[in-house]
Formats: sequence, C-alpha cells, structure tokens
Amino acid sequence: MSAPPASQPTVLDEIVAGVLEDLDVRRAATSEADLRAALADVDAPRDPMPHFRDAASSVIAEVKRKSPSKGELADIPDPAALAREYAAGGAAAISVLTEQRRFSGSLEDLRAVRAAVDVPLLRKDFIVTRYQLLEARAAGADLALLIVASLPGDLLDRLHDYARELGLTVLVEVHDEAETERAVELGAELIGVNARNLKTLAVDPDTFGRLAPLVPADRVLVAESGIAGPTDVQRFVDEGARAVLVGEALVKQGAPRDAVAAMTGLTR
Ligand SMILES: O=P(O)(O)OC[C@@H](O)[C@@H](O)c1c[nH]c2ccccc12
Repeated sequence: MSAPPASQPTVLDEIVAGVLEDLDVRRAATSEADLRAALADVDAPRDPMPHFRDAASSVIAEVKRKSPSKGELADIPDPAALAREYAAGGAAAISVLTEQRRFSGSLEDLRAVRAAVDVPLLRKDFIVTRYQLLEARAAGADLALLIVASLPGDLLDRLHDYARELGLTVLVEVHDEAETERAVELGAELIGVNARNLKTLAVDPDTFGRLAPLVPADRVLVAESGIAGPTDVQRFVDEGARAVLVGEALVKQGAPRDAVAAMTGLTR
C-alpha cells in the first residue's frame, strides 16, 4: 500500500494536527518555565540501555487503550495496576501512550505509572516540540519517542539534542530505508522499526528484517507493532532485535504478567 499524494493529509498528518491543538490548551495552562521548575522534583532519568544491551531479549510493554487502526483495545481503568503487572513479569521498560484523541492516553497515565513502578518509562506520543519533551521529563519519563516520519528538516536533530540535554533516552522510530539512514546519521543509539506505516496504518511484518541490516551493530534495535506472542519475539530477536515493543497483545488478555514473562529471556 503506498502513501496518498502529498496534497492529501495522511493519518499521521491528521494525528499531529490534533496533537498540536491539544498542546495549545496545555501550554495556556502551564508555561515552559513552570515545567522547568518541576524538573527539580523528579528523579534522575533511569538508563534503559544496559538492560537492552545485556538481556537476551527485552520487552517494552505498552499501556494502550485504543488505536486508530484497531479502535477500542481494552478498558484500562487503572494504568498503574497494569504497569505493576508488566514490571512483575520482567518488562525492561514500560511505554505509556499519552496521545488523547486517537489513543485515549494522557500525561496523567504517565504520572500514575511513574508513581507505581521503578522501571524506565517511555512517553509514547507524537512529539514535535521541545515543550512535549519537557512535559515528558517533568512527568517522570526516562525515554521519549521521536518519529522520523513526523519530523521534517532539522527538527529531528534539534529535538534529539534537546531530549538528550534533558537526560532522556530517545527511541528514534523508522519505517523505511531513507528514515533508517536518517536515524543512523543522527547517531541514534536506540532505533525502533515500526512494522506499521503511520501514513496508511498498514502493517508489514517483513519491515524489520529488511531494515535491520542497514543499522550498525553498536546501535540497539527495537521491533515494534503487530507482535502477538513469543514466536514473533523469537523471530525478531533472530533478525537482530534486542527489544520488542508490544501493546495490543498484552492489554487484550487477562494475564499481562505471564504474557510479558513468556516474551522475555529468549535466546539469541
Ligand atoms: O499494539 P501493538 O501492535 O503491539 O503496537 C505497539 C506499538 O508498537 C505501537 O503502539 C506504536 C509504535 N509506534 C507508534 C507511534 C505512535 C503510536 C503508537 C505506536
């Protein structure tokens, strides 16, 4: 499936437009100076990289209620309780979707999870401004997602630098060859290959195997999206993934702790 012509907005364009509107509301309530002041009260950022480098396979378990491609996935009244299950199952990190309109997430979810677990936390959102990175760190995130497809020109470089200044580990997300080269040039340490094309929402499970050879061995690769269970995890680990990012398969079933445990510790 190919992307629509540039004149028509893609799903990604529409999501980012909504994110910017919501951002205006938050900015009116909380200034950048307020966020900066709040940084003094948060714990130093946790570094997830040693776990990703050392463990046979790491799981980044996601708190995800809803998505534009699948609609309602799970009712998650208590994200902190779900996060505790993930941590007990051995999750190396926890991803919290904070986008509101399409994913029903919030920074409130991130703060609730932060108060409940010690594992590194990823703010999963469509980050296109420095303000959102500040928000992430002030809410206790240790990692932030930057999606190459949504960051034209040198915006990616500038946000990547700023995130690192804040002490955040950046997960740089790619979906094709050109984006992967961009991430490698940028010096990204942690590169996520999303099997889902965010412009069309189509999933292609062969994406990881195609792009992984373009990434030098000193970087850490994460396979993202459409991972149903340990068999899929093993496949991506065999193709060079050090970590997998899993949402739907974990939120949709009743034993998230066991589901995470079954995906960790596979052999390389
Ligand atoms: O629920 P899944 O298919 O296991 O996917 C999780 C994660 O990869 C997906 O939520 C995701 C990957 N990159 C994103 C960027 C924005 C929003 C969501 C995502």
